[in-house]
Amino acid sequence: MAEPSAATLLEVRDLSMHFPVTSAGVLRRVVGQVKAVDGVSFCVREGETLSVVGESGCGKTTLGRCIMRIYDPTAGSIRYRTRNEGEVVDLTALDGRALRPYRRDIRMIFQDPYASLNPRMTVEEIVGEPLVLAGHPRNKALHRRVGDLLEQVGLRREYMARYPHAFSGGERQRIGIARALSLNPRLLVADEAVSALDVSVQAQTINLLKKLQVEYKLTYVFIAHDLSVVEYISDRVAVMYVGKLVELAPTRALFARPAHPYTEALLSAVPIPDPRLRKKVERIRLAGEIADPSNVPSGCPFHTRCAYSDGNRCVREVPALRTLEDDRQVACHYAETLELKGAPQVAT
Ligand SMILES: Nc1ncnc2c1ncn2[C@@H]1O[C@H](COP(=O)(O)OP(=O)(O)OP(=O)(O)O)[C@@H](O)[C@H]1O
Repeated sequence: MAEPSAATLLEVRDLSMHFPVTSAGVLRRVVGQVKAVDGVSFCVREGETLSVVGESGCGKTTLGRCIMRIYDPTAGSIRYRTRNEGEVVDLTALDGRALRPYRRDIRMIFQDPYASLNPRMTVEEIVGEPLVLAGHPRNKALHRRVGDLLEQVGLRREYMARYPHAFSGGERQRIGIARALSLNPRLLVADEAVSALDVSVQAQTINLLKKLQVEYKLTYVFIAHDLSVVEYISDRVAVMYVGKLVELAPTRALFARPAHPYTEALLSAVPIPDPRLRKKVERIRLAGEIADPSNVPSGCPFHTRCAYSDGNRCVREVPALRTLEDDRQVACHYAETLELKGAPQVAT
């Protein structure tokens, strides 16, 4: 097996996370599985923002939680290139103490800035906690470090003594970001990190994340459903459908010309608020509901909703994820022959 290249910080290989479905009643028997993530493979390159998109329930959060090792994946590996030159570890093979150094390197920013901060702790305790847990003494140096972190996320150091309730949603998210930065991480997994914020606050937070990415040489896995945000922030975009990766491509290429019919349908729904600015692009309405991850369709999981399904091979054969010329991977039997439309563009 080839080693991940020098530019690869994290390599996810054939990753699956299947949750058991149990029967009701006292004798809970396992009667099925929810295939929340199913055989997903991709690389995260150092310094990039890789976004993960897809409809609700397609497995984005589960994937993020597997990378964080909040979940123990059912199968597959997550290979991480450590700070030691050339060393690659499989995070899925590590536990407890052995995993600790990498927990510092890979941190998470959570969706809900209201629920993710302990209301009984001061900002100083919240931001300093990861350092204290890592063995940093509670001293003046810690106090200074927390103050510096707050300033780096655009908050005043005097705010340290306050409690979370004294802050707005955007400020709370900044406190969460300061906390995530406290251990000098290399990779941040941001799960819907700006979804709960007002549009103007979203923009400020995204710009902050971009600034911090440059300053700290950070790599982001950005889980999101808002494609306008994704287009703005990402270098590459991974599209998931019922637990599977169906397309991964550089952002501009993906938005201009999707290769998977599901990506085309997702992009056609990108809203452009002013109808006069919209070029006429047909909105593709997806027929039916997203497939059920506890009962994934045969063949291509998207065939039940796909306007291009041939009703034969697409129903029988699971398409492999193939690499195309333009640094793109796609899982569709007919990716090369379909003439798909990109996202609606603003008329000029
Ligand atoms: N702990 C769990 N036990 C059982 N099923 C789960 C668990 N966590 C997630 N699932 C199921 O796995 C599937 C994927 O869920 P996940 O939350 O990863 O999707 P998502 O794409 O992040 O959705 P959303 O955008 O709504 O957050 C869903 O069908 C969900 O119900």
